[in-house]
Amino acid sequence: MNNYSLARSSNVIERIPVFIISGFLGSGKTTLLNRLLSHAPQSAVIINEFGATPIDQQLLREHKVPLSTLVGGCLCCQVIGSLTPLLKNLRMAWDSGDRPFERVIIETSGVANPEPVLDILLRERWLAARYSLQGVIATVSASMDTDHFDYFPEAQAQIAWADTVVMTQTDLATAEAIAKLDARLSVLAPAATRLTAVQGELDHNALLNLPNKFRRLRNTELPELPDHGFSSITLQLEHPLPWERMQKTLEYLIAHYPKQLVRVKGMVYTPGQNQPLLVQGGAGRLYPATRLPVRTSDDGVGRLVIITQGEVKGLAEELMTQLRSHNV
Ligand SMILES: Nc1nc2c(ncn2[C@@H]2O[C@H](COP(=O)(O)OP(=O)(O)OP(=O)(O)O)[C@@H](O)[C@H]2O)c(=O)[nH]1
Repeated sequence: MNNYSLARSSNVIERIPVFIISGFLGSGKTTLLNRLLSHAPQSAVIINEFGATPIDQQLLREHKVPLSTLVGGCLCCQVIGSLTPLLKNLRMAWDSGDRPFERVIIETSGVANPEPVLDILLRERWLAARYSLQGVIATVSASMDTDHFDYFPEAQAQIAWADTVVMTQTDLATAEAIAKLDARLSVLAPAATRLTAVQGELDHNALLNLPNKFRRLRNTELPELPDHGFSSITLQLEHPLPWERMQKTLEYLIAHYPKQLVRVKGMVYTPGQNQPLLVQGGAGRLYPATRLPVRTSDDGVGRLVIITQGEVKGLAEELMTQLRSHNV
């Protein structure tokens, strides 16, 4: 009997905990992940960016964690096929190495519906035997009008699938806006644990050790979300441009196309400075740009990723025309 139990227990495969961080474009996923990795560096990270040019990894580059990037589409549709092989490779590295990480954290793109990712983790037998879905976290910006839930079904789905909702950017929001969002979240995710983070700071132990919740698998009779109506383009800036010009142009476009221009991010160069500037905008505002340290792999070409609801070309052309104009 004893031998039998021993033999059984030696066949038990240790499962690696997986956390998913979702949340709408610009809602603070990477900022949260960045802080989380300072507290929990033994993590392998997968980031998915809707735009074709990876920008988020610039923020995470100080962390020496295994980092994989899936770009140029959304993890819930265009690049979903890459997830299983990626997780299989990570698992094989984990098995053959000396347990090189303790968990996997997946940051989905800001327009992803997390459900297909959950579906893979829970239904794919090989993965389900080797990974355990530990937490589905969604960030939601308090500075964004709650209207965005009505415009973007993806934003609702992210909240609905989350077992922990982290309200971010509360320092940029009025008490009234926070109360309005709170009320909306009570309807969208009544059972979810609620946390608040400013610049990604919160009780990270609490976030990683929340009790595992019961999960429903997909009810295949439910209608799928409609195709994303988002487009993205990467603009290359071959020559350095004065920051003042870029700032005015971006502020102008963000203010004039609040519903259409949903996200701007990039790494750009300014005259006389080797250190690139990390540019971030969305939710109707341009965030303060920050200088990044110089890296040998930097090629001196600025790249701005813009994500629009609907067609992107017209707005990209307007942006380039204004950047080239010396009147701004
Ligand atoms: N003031 C303030 N800014 C924040 C906070 N959290 C994030 N930000 C800023 O918001 C901008 C967007 O944050 P990210 O973490 O890149 O958002 P994201 O959800 O990863 O963005 P995508 O991956 O493009 O969807 C950045 O400029 C952050 O510095 C916060 O709590 N307060």
